[in-house]
Amino acid sequence: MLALTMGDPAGIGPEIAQGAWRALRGELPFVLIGAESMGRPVDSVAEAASIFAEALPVLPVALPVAPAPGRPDLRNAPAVIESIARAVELFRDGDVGGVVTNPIAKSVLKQAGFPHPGHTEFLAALYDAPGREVMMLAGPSLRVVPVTIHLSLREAIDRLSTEEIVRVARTTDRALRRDFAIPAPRLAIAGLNPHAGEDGYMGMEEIVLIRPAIAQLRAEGIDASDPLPPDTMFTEAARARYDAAICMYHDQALIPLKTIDMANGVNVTLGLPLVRTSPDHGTAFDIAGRGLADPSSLVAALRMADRIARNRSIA
Ligand SMILES: NC(=O)C1=CN([C@@H]2O[C@H](COP(=O)(O)OP(=O)(O)OC[C@H]3O[C@@H](n4cnc5c(N)ncnc54)[C@H](O)[C@@H]3O)[C@@H](O)[C@H]2O)C=CC1
Ligand SMILES: NCC(=O)COP(=O)(O)O
Repeated sequence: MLALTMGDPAGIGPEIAQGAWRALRGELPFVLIGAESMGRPVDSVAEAASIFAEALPVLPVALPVAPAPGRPDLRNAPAVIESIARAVELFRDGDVGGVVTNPIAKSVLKQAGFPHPGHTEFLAALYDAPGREVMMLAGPSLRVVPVTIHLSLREAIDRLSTEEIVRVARTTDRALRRDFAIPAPRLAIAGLNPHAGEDGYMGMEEIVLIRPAIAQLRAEGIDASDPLPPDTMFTEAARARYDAAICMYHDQALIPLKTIDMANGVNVTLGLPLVRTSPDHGTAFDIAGRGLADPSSLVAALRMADRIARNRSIA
């Protein structure tokens, strides 16, 4: 059994939850933590399991304002956050094997006073482990991991460090072994600059920051590549040579992933005890409530959370 959060109730979360239930009703049970109107209300995870074949079970969270598709309301922000916190509580209590989150609108939560840039950082705070979180986006033909996450591009470059590259790559190596059952992971390390710096001619970060990190990783027995030119490391032939790409900033990682695998990409949080996945897309306010939302990425996220939970139980 998995817990699914509602995300922003004005986004596509509620309708893709129904779509995922239709796709998985005979296969993989989950319970939505959301408004009563989003499915059939239940009192417990056990009751959710017993009715899953008939309807999408919902553990209710009270929404102060009825959601209007495409029009997020700040007054619902506390309920959005409560849904995430309750899902984590269910995981901690052993009632569910993993948590899958529907998309939240970061700017809306920020306006409501939420201090975290996204789920990833919030979940680390709930585990009292800020700075241990790592974000992976995993699709059928590519896994990417940004070293810096929700920062402006300027700040991301300023904050890049050898220590962070080592921490993120080390966490990724461990997760590939334990969560993805890959016994000898191969990591591709992206350069930051055009042509991976061209021997310092087009930037020094590869020499000053990235190569020392690679030396440290190799000393630990981790299979890490030299800094790769970012413009050619995502071709089909290049992707066949690694299990995950360690990227230097958010868009360097997410642009190739979403271009190649948008419909089946999954966001996975590494580095925490929690099993957490999410669809790779956002709230899609522009199409919410119009019957256009594709639930495939959420279905992939639910399946991946289940697979990770099983891999951990036999590791
Ligand atoms: N895990 C999370 O909570 C995430 C939240 N977001 C949030 O989502 C909000 C909107 O972000 P955007 O950059 O506009 O990205 P988005 O992914 O919501 O939308 C980008 C485009 O893709 C389309 N799209 C997205 N998911 C779709 C689906 N399942 N089926 C059909 N079309 C789909 C949308 O209609 C839109 O045209 C932002 O507030 C952002 O913070 C974004 C990414 C992840
Ligand atoms: N672009 C990915 C993203 O925003 C997901 O963030 P999170 O809410 O999973 O931390």
